Amino acid sequence: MSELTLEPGTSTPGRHASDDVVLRVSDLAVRYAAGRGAAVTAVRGVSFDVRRGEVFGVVGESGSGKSSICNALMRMLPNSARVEATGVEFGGRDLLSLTDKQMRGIRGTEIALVPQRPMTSLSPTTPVGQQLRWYFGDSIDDSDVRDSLARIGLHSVLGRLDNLPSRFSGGQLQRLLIAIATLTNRPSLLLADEPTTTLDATVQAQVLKLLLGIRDTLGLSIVYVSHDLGVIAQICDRVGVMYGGRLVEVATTSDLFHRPQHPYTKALLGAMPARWTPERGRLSTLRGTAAGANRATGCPFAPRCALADARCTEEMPAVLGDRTSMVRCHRVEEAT
Ligand SMILES: Nc1ncnc2c1ncn2[C@@H]1O[C@H](COP(=O)(O)OP(=O)(O)OP(=O)(O)O)[C@@H](O)[C@H]1O
Repeated sequence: MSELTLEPGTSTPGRHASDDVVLRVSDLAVRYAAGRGAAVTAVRGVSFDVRRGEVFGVVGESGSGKSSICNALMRMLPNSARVEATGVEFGGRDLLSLTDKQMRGIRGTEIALVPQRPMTSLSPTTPVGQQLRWYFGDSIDDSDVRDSLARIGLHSVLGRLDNLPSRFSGGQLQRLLIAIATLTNRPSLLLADEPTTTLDATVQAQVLKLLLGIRDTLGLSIVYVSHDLGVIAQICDRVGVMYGGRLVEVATTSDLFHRPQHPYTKALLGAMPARWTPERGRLSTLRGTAAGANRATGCPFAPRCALADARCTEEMPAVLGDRTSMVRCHRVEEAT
């Protein structure tokens, strides 16, 4: 491992993406049984591929089903959840058909998860180094791993592994968790569910650079979940846009930003502060709310879409394109 030179910030997104498919998700659905609230179908009909070396983004507003997808892939959903799919293929196996024991052998080794809030993912009363050894074994003490961590600017953290988590910043812990999760086991897939949500902009940029540096060095694939299109633009090669539990558009990052097709994608882009200029006047906002978007009939976005007609509320649009690049919209010609 000593040949590793992680140089954050030097990657070119897409440079390593090949046609090899590492993860193929086909027709995924996640349903939560009624508990205190009503039953909810959080995800339905979701299909996408992730290629080797690719960062695939999943973007959408709160409640659109992003975390349910990640947790379904990791088989880490509560007992109230039911997952169905035509297939969730990873490394020649269907993840949904594996036994719990087989899945435990994949989690953390072949597929790693980056937590949303590093501080609350760790016990506050146990030194960080001890907790890392629980998860990753004694390999965190390998001199090669420590050399690599030092090279990516984590020397100061390495000298303090006997400290409690509260003595570190959220950014330091997040970078440490990402680096150790990827360097010790060399997973081929990393699931990152809003890993920079709790970090300020400069630390967020450091974490994104670290992820890209690791992707470039190890050639692993990343599924990156975020509600923030600005973050998605910085790190992803391709993006799937979720609305009401459905993927409504999949495109390369460049196409999504320059030639958005779905009215929801266009609305999201119009509401991005980073794209605002004084000439544009006020940032646009999306009318209405996403309440009730997870319904079974029609386009989930129809109640908020300025272009929607009767067909949109009655009939779910078919996929136009394929799983690598697609849109689901009856009015796509008017929208583009
Ligand atoms: N354990 C659960 N029991 C019941 N419903 C759930 C559960 N987890 C999620 N849901 C519901 O499933 C839908 C999708 O939630 P999910 O967390 O997957 O969305 P999300 O896009 O990741 O949102 P956020 O960005 O807020 O995390 C929501 O309506 C949510 O209330």
